[in-house]
Amino acid sequence: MVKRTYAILGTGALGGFYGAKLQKSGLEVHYLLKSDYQQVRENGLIIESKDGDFTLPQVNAYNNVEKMPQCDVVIVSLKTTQNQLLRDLLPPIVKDNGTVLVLQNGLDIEAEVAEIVRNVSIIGGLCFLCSNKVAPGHIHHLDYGQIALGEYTSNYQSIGITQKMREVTADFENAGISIEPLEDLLLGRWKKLVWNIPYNGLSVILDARTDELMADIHTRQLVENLMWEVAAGAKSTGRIIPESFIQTMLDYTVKMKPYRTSMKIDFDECRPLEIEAIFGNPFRKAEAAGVTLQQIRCLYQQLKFLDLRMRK
Ligand SMILES: NC(=O)C1=CN([C@@H]2O[C@H](COP(=O)(O)OP(=O)(O)OC[C@H]3O[C@@H](n4cnc5c(N)ncnc54)[C@H](OP(=O)(O)O)[C@@H]3O)[C@@H](O)[C@H]2O)C=CC1
Ligand SMILES: CC(C)(CO)C(=O)C(=O)O
Repeated sequence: MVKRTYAILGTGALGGFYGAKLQKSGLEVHYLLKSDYQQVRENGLIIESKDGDFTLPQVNAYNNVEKMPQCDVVIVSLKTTQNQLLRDLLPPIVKDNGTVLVLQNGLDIEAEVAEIVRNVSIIGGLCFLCSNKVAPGHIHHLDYGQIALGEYTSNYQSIGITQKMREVTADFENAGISIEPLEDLLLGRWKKLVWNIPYNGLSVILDARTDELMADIHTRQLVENLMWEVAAGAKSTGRIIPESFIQTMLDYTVKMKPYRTSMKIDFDECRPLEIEAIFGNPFRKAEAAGVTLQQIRCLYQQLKFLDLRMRK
């Protein structure tokens, strides 16, 4: 059986973790890095994980896509705030008839990728992962790790489980990563936003962890109202999020270890926030379908203010 080759575009908390797991399972993986390049080229990757720590002393590290080989599957794992770079980064490294696997949070990113590369399959993956980069080349995997993935088609029409999805699923399963194929990527993306929109947004605006947001009756109500508004956004694009799913997300978060969301970590570290992909694209998509997501737009406006002030 021919083994697929993988490229990791952005070797941080998520890309470093999944890339290392794939490499450990025996696949050839090529990593694009920026500030960690020298360290990782010389010393490899350290993965500290709740499922077992491991190190990869030698990895294929690059600081320039032009030096990377073309790969069967390219994993997009930059922050979405860097996606303007994809126009230059993606075309040189994805094989003709290859696959781009977008593992970022947010909505409509696959549509942006489809504008950049032709004759490739684009798959979106929703990652239920709690991972942080704690030092150059050093990833701390705290919890979870499962992925749900679906293939993108023009306008997010649902196309069921494709051959490319089966191939990626097999590689990830073989690497010990739990992965679930989805019939409908757009529904999957909206469902992930049921979590990301309230918790990422409120954690920054209210300076709070998930457990604090759930312990207070007022903020818990705010979270729930926002979840319902995400469901209204999904409905505006023809996707139904069942009431039981919202309850499941609330219960899931109550049971979670107290968690500082990825957006809160970015804010505390003065890094740009993924506001457009997680908040802007959803309310604009709903607005284009004639539905106003008032509370989400309100979060968006506050986050834009905070992001700009932080960067000043
Ligand atoms: N971390 C998690 O647990 C989860 C993350 N996600 C999503 O995954 C995506 C990635 O997040 P995460 O891994 O946490 O982010 P990180 O910031 O940890 O990783 C992004 C990496 O991209 C690198 N990078 C940035 N610009 C370039 C460039 N020009 N060339 C090469 N490398 C570059 C950064 O390097 P440098 O540090 O040098 O800038 C960094 O290591 C986001 O969309 C996030 O929302 C989704 C679910 C869970
Ligand atoms: C849902 C969660 C916590 C893990 O996937 C996440 O996406 C985040 O922190 O941004």
